[in-house]
Amino acid sequence: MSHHWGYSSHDGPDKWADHYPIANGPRQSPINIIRSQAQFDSSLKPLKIHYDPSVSEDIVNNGHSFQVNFLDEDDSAILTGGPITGTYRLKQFHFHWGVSDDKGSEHTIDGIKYPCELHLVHWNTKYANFGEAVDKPDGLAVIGVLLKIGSANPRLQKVLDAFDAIKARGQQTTFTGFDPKNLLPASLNFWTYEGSLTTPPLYESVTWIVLREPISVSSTQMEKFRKLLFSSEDEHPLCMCDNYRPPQPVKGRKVRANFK
Ligand SMILES: O[B-]1(O)OCc2ccccc21
Ligand SMILES: [Zn+2]
Repeated sequence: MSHHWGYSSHDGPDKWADHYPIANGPRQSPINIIRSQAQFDSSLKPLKIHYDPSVSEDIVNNGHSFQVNFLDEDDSAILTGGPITGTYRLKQFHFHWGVSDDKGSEHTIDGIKYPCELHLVHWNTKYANFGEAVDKPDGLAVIGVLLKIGSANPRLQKVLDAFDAIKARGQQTTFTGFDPKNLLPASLNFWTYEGSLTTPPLYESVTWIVLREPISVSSTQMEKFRKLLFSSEDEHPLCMCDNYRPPQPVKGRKVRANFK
């Protein structure tokens, strides 16, 4: 049965290996990306992101983050190109963030932590569905987008406006017609490496595609993320923040870049 896990001292990242030994595996995520060590690979194709028409369905507080789920019954929202072969379908996106603006991202760049990180999760359509793909070495492709403090990002507003309806664990609400393409930065330059889920069960099934260009978020907008709760309505309220795993050992992996 799946064991309860979280981000506090008693059930957080340092304890995950107790029930998920792959936590100490050879291709764990996130990692610190050292820009000077990333290898330019001219064979990497441009990333092709087709999210039309948007088939977002609902937004859920799952007790670890909040996530926007997509209908993935057809190829309406797909990722191709970049480091991947074949077609990967968008399943959901979610975020990780800190209790303060000085931390919160999972990937770090030259040791720099960002206040927040967006994950757009896609599964390989060579498998029947997300559940079949999630534990295969080529099962998932996740686009990571870093958020940095700056002017308020109007494209996040629809997501922020839904927070009142999903404050506590287990709450969800309809969230249709949202086009996640609007959350992407202008440049699709990326780093890529082979890694894992950053949450239990930590399957080593993710081709990571971390975009070089961050998108903006204001401190005020970040304060809204921090009003969400890890806890359910009938429990003592626990602020949903610091829901990020720190960088893991690279263990000889190469990080490639599609830019010089
Ligand atoms: O661990 B993550 O947050 O990052 C990649 C991923 C994929 C699917 C679920 C959760 C995650
Ligand atoms: Zn994530």
